[in-house]
Formats: sequence, structure tokens, C-alpha cells
Amino acid sequence: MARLRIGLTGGIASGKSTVADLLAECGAVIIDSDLLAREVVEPGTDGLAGIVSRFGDQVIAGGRLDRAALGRIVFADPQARHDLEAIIHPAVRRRAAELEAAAGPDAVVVQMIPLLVETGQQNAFDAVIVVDVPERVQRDRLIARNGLSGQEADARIAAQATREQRLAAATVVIDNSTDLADLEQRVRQVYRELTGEPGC
Ligand SMILES: CC(C)(COP(=O)(O)OP(=O)(O)OC[C@H]1O[C@@H](n2cnc3c(N)ncnc32)[C@H](O)[C@@H]1O)[C@@H](O)C(=O)NCCC(=O)NCCS
Ligand SMILES: Nc1ncnc2c1ncn2[C@@H]1O[C@H](COP(=O)(O)OP(=O)(O)OP(=O)(O)O)[C@@H](O)[C@H]1O
Repeated sequence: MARLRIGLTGGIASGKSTVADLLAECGAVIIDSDLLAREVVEPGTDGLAGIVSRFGDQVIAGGRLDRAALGRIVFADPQARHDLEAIIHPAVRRRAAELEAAAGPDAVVVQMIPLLVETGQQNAFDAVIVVDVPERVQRDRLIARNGLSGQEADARIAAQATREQRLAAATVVIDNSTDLADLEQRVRQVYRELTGEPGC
């Protein structure tokens, strides 16, 4: 079991990956659920076979998962999203547990889980960090990063817990509404407070 187990969450495009990169620089071991959710649907996996049997060949391009095509389907249809999650989440959780066990007894482990609140994992960690931005900032960054329409961005935001629900689950809130230099200072301070290590 790791020395300190931290859950990291936040709404889509709130800045979780950016915060995770900064925590890694401080020495944390990062377990990224989005990355694992990609690994478990690589060609040849049971995950990809399950997706093809549920959604058909329309979500395959060049032998791989067409993520944009699947995204258009599942963010417009809650039942489809639920079915996809039922295929992917168990495999992601197994892999995350393996990686955490491999991290060793002294590690500070950060599990980055976009759907931490939605999947009821708020009490599964020593601390839960929520990366927080106002919805307007979140929406603008999502549109800029993913090239989505306003309507598509709204659908993705609506597929997640509300800002208030996430804040209610937080033991630590990191505000990411200003610039990256501010964010870096905040993340370093949170790391020092949570670990008691002066170094970061
Ligand atoms: C629908 C998919 C193919 C779209 O892929 P795409 O490359 O466009 O997005 P990516 O995987 O990088 O996810 C980006 C963000 O979307 C949000 N998101 C992803 N899946 C979901 C979901 N099921 N419900 C709500 N939000 C989601 C998260 O904030 C995530 O960080 C993909 O997101 C997916 O397979 N989702 C189901 C698995 C899942 O629940 N992943 C989230 C954490 S395990
Ligand atoms: N403080 C900031 N100022 C300006 N842009 C930022 C800031 N923080 C993050 N960004 C940008 O906003 C976008 C979203 O950030 P990031 O990818 O870290 O979010 P995320 O929460 O990991 O997203 P997802 O939920 O989709 O995985 C990125 O393009 C990132 O470069």
C-alpha cells in the first residue's frame, strides 16, 4: 500500500492533466484513468471486442477505435454511455490497482479519475483534490482544445457531475481559473501540505 493515496478529479478540460504533470514533477506517481481507458481498447483487447459487439464497425477506423465517432454517439445518448462504461471501467480499475500495488510502500500515488464523483469513489482515498474552474472557462478551454461546437461542449459537460457535486467531494480544491504560473504555485503548495515534504 502506498504511503499516501490521492484521488484527483475535475470536470472535463478543468486542467486535471496539467495538475497531474505538476504533481509528477514533485515526485508523485500518477495513474491516469484516461490513459488506461485507451490501453484497454487497443487492437486485440477484450475491451475493443466488447465495443464492436455493442456499437458495430461504425466506431472502427483502420482497425482501431475511432474515438471521435464513439464520442459523438455516447455523449448524445446516456444509455450508450452507460454501456460503454460497463465495458471499460472494470478493466480500468483492475489495471489501476495493479499499477498502485507496483508503486511501492513509500510512494505518493495520485489516481487521476475524471469520473471519481460519478462512480462514488470520494471516500476511497486519503485526500481528494478537485481542480475547479467556472463553467464558462471550462467550456471555452474545451472548445479550444477539442475543436468542438458549443453544443457538443455543453453535452460533454452535462454528461458529468455538477461543479457543486464535485466541490462537495473535495478535501482540497485547486483553483485553475487564472494562468499556468499561478496553477504551478498552488499545486506545489498542495503537495507540500499533503505530504509534509518541504522539497517541492
Ligand atoms: C468516448 C471516448 C471514446 C471519447 O474519447 P476522447 O479521446 O474524445 O476523449 P478522452 O478519452 O481523452 O476523454 C476526455 C474527457 O472526457 C470526459 N469523459 C470521458 N468519458 C466520459 C464518460 N463516460 N462520462 C462523462 N465524461 C467522460 C472526461 O472528462 C475525460 O477526461 C472516451 O472518452 C471513452 O472511451 N470514454 C468511456 C470511458 C470512460 O468513462 N473514461 C473516463 C475515465 S475512466
Ligand atoms: N491555467 C490555465 N490557463 C490556460 N489554459 C489552461 C490552464 N490550465 C489548463 N489549460 C488548458 O486547458 C485545456 C484543458 O486542460 P487539461 O487537458 O489539463 O484538462 P483535463 O481536465 O485533463 O481534461 P480532460 O477532462 O479532457 O482529460 C488544455 O488545452 C490546457 O492546456
